[in-house]
Amino acid sequence: MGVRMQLSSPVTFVTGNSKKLEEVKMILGQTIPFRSVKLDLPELQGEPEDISKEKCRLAAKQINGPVLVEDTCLCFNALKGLPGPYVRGKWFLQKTGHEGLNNLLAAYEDKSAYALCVFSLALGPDHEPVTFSGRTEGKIVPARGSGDFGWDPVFQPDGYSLTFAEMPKEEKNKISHRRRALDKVREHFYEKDYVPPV
Ligand SMILES: O=P(O)(O)OP(=O)(O)OP(=O)(O)OC[C@H]1O[C@@H](n2cnc3c(O)ncnc32)[C@H](O)[C@@H]1O
Ligand SMILES: [Mg+2]
Repeated sequence: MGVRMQLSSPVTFVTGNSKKLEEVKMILGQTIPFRSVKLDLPELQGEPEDISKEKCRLAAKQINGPVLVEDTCLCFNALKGLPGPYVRGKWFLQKTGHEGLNNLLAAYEDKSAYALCVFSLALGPDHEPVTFSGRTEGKIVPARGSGDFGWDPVFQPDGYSLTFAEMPKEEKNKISHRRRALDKVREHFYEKDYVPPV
């Protein structure tokens, strides 16, 4: 453990998605103090980690302080990882709907998929972002459960008979891509001694 690094201000989680924010709050609890700002940053393209880092740099410039950003991909194995990062933003899912996501896989036997969550943290505009990824394996099924968060109704994690949308929030948050990525973020904060472990 090095010299204690003082954060210039609380970390700002930048997102335009209120359901994401809700989950991040539930998962982090009181462990990492953060505030949130609703900003719609551009949906960049490329490899998930590069996208996340670039988004983080943009956010750090705008906020001028420590920021955390997150991007989530939904990847179909039969389609070699597509739609992947293209599922981001408001448009893709709005156009395909849950049925469209299933239809994309209609020609394939293999319905397996994974959810990938990438967080990036930058301590300020002059700092290089660090990324943390979490992945949950599952399969794509016809929609079941409440439809209030993205593709949750069509994603059934391996080892479960419920879709993410049918699970109580606490269950999803125990095994989700977001939880796994946030465990690494938390670990990083403890390691760097930004915050003491609770
Ligand atoms: O401002 P940001 O944080 O980018 O929020 P966003 O809504 O644009 O989010 P993404 O760019 O990461 O796009 C991911 C898409 O997948 C959806 N999504 C993200 N996490 C999800 C989860 O855990 N379960 C279901 N859908 C999710 C989300 O609603 C979007 O349609
Ligand atoms: Mg987005």
